[in-house]
Amino acid sequence: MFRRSVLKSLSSTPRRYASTKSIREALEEVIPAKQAQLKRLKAEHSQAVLGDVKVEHVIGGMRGLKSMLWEASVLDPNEGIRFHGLTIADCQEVLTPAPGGKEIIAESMFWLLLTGKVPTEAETRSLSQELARRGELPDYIVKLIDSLPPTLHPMTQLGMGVAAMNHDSTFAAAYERGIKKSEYWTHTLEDCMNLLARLPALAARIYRNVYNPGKPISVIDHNLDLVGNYSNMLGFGSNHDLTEYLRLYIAIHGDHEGGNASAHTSHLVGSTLSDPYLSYSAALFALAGPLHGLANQEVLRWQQNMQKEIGSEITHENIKEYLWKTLNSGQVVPGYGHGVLRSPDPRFIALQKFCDTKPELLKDPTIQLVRKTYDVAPDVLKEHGKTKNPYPNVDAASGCVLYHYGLTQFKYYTVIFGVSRALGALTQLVWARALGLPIERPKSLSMDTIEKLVKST
Ligand SMILES: CC(=O)SCCNC(=O)CCNC(=O)[C@H](O)C(C)(C)COP(=O)(O)OP(=O)(O)OC[C@H]1O[C@@H](n2cnc3c(N)ncnc32)[C@H](O)[C@@H]1OP(=O)(O)O
Ligand SMILES: O=C([O-])CC(=O)C(=O)O
Repeated sequence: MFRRSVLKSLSSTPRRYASTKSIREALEEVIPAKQAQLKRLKAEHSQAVLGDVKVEHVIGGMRGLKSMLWEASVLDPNEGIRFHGLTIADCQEVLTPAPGGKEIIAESMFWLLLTGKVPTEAETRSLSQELARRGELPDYIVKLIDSLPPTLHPMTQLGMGVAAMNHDSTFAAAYERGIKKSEYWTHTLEDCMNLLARLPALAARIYRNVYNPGKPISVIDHNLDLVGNYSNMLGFGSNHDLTEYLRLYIAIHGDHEGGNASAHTSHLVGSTLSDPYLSYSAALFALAGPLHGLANQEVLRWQQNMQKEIGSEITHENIKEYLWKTLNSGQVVPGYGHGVLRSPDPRFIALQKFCDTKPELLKDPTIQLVRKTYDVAPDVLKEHGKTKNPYPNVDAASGCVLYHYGLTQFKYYTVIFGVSRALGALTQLVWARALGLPIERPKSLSMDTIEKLVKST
C-alpha cells in the first residue's frame, strides 16, 4: 500500500502506458515546478533556521551540517538511502530491468534521479538506445588512454579520460559563444548524456589496456542497456549473473545524497560553471580516496592479507584477532563505519540478498569471509569504541561477488563505482544549472578567529 502511494506521487504516467517521451522532454516538464519551489523558498523562508553551526562542525569535516541543496536522494542515518522517496527495494519493484533480467538498470535509475518519475518500459528502452548511439569514444580519447602506462592506477586513468572529454563540451562551447543563464541546463544535459554514454567504453578500455593488453573490445550493441554493453566490453557479457550483478551494483551506487566527497566535489566544481566533464573528473579523484570509494579495493586487499595470515581454517575467533590487530596498529577496518549511516548500509544488504539467491555464491570463500566478518566486526568496533557506526557500508560487500565471477583485479573496482556515481552527480549538475544555483563559497575561519568568536559569545 505504502509503495503504491509513493509511486502515485512519483509517476504521472502509469508504467503500463507506453509513453515514449525522451528524458529531455520528461525533464522539461518538471523543471518549472522546481524553479517555482525554489523561488518560494527564497521569498518566504530565506531566514528560517535549519540548525546551529558549532565549532565541532567547522573542525569536524562539517559532519551533520545541513548546508547543501541536493534533489535526487536523501540519506536517513538508520533507513539508508531513498531515491526521490523510493528505497532500494521499491526501486527493484518498480524500475524496468533489462530484457531477460531482474535487476535495476542504470537507465531507469538515471531517469528516476533526473526527473523524479518512474519511466515506462518504452521510455527506458529508448533511453538505452540513445545512450548506445552516443557511446563511442572519440579518437583522441582512445589515443590518450592507450598512451598511459598500464601501471597508472585505473582511477587516475578514468579521471584523466573524463577530464579530456571537455575538448567536446557543448556547455563550454555555448558559454564561450555567449548564452543566457536560462539555457545553461540544456547544454549541461547534452554533456551529461554524452559523458554517461561514453563511461562504459572508457572504463572498459582502461580494463583492457591494464589487464588484457591487445584483446579485442566488443562493439556497442544498440539494442542493449548501458551496463549490458559495459559487461560485454569488459569481456564478461556471456556471464548473465555477473552482468546482472553489475546492473544492481551500478544502480545502487548511483547516488548517496550530496554531502559525500565525490558528489560534493562535482557540485562544487560545477558551481564555478566548469563543464560536466571537468566537474565529474574532480569527483572521481575524490572517489579514489581509501576512506571513500577506494575502500572497496581495500576490503579485498585486507581480506586477502587476513587469509594469508590465518590460512584456510578461518574462524570467528581468528577474524576477531585480525580485526584487533588492524585496529591496534592504528588502521581503519575498510568497509566499516560511515559519515551519516548508523546501521548496516541497505546497499550492503541488497548485495547480500543477491548472493542469497545463488547457492554457488554462498559457497565462495571470499563471500563467506565477508559474512563471517560481519558476524563479529560490529561488536569488535563497538568495544574499540571510536567509530560512531560499527556496521558495514556498501564497500564491505561490493567486491567479493566480482571476485567470484572472475573480475579479480580489485584495483579496478572503484572504476565501476566511478561509472555508477555519474548517475547522481550528473543529475545534480543539470539541476544546479536549471535552478540557477550560485557558486559555492562557504566562510572559513582560522583557529584564532574561532577562539575570539567563542570568547565573545
Ligand atoms: C562509499 C563510501 O564512501 S562508504 C565509506 C568507505 N570507507 C571505509 O569503509 C573506510 C573505513 N571507514 C572510515 O574510515 C570511516 O568510518 C569513514 C571515513 C567512512 C567515516 O568517517 P567519520 O565520519 O569521521 O567516522 P566517525 O565519526 O565514526 O569516526 C570517529 C573515529 O572512529 C574511527 N573510525 C571510523 N570508522 C572506523 C573503522 N572502520 N575502523 C577503525 N576506526 C574507524 C575514525 O577514524 C575516527 O577516529 P579518530 O577519532 O582517531 O579520528
Ligand atoms: O555517503 C557517504 O559519505 C559515502 C557513501 O556511502 C557514498 O558516497 O556512497
